[in-house]
Amino acid sequence: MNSPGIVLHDLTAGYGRHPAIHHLHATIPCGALLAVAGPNGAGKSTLLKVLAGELKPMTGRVGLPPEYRQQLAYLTQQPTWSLDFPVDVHDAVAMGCWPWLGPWRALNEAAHRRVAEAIAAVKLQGFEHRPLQSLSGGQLQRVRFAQIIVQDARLILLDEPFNALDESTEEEFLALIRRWHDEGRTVIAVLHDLERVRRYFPLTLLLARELVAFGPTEAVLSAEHLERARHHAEAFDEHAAPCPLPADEEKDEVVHQ
Ligand SMILES: Nc1ncnc2c1ncn2[C@@H]1O[C@H](COP(=O)(O)OP(=O)(O)OP(=O)(O)O)[C@@H](O)[C@H]1O
Repeated sequence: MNSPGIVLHDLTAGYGRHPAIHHLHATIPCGALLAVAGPNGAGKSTLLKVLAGELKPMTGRVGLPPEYRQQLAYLTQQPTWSLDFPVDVHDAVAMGCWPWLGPWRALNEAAHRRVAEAIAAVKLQGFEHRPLQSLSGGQLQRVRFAQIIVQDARLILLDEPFNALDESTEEEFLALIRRWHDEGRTVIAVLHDLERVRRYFPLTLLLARELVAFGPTEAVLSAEHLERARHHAEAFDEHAAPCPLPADEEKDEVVHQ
């Protein structure tokens, strides 16, 4: 049977007892190229954390095709490595092999080839032995993209991937994202630049804590929906009393289909 895709069913998630996203319903088809848009604080990163399995739903559930749980690459908004840790470009990119090779394992020939190809794809040849501390913000972002390439995942989650990138580098990475899409991977990216979203992303999910709209980008990014998203974000009360949580047995989590 074909997988229905990634199913968000009545998904509520947040921090402590404060939901950041409320009661989301959507089915994201496998192979989708989806932008997640919305104002600051709308819950976009929170949604990606739940999809990546880093944050558990408070209620509701996420249904992921089983192969996605093992083959998931996640570019967080901020790098998760410490720049105090002495690692060079080659070794940082090679960490992208860990999901399929195992952590700290010696690279086999295929892994060496993949790392070299990824470094070439992000135009960091010659930088292999440079320590990460010595790189610019844009070069560091290239290293993070190379890690994603090496992972060769079916589901790719990108949280504001164009941070610190100039326009031509952004175009390069948009072309890479398009290639991932052409290869049948599912790509979900949090983006703020709505013109980029209109040009490159066929599907959009517009969030403002609640789901404002989900579907073909042109229809989702209508003036009416954008106004509604802005209004919801402005109306949100950060100091509202926490939501009562249901009894533990009523909670759902990320589940495999
Ligand atoms: N670790 C955390 N602990 C407590 N609250 C958090 C945490 N992370 C996020 N939040 C809160 O959850 C809400 C949603 O945050 P989130 O980062 O998901 O929004 P966003 O749409 O990605 O925002 P932005 O566009 O500004 O990056 C915000 O009110 C934020 O302050």
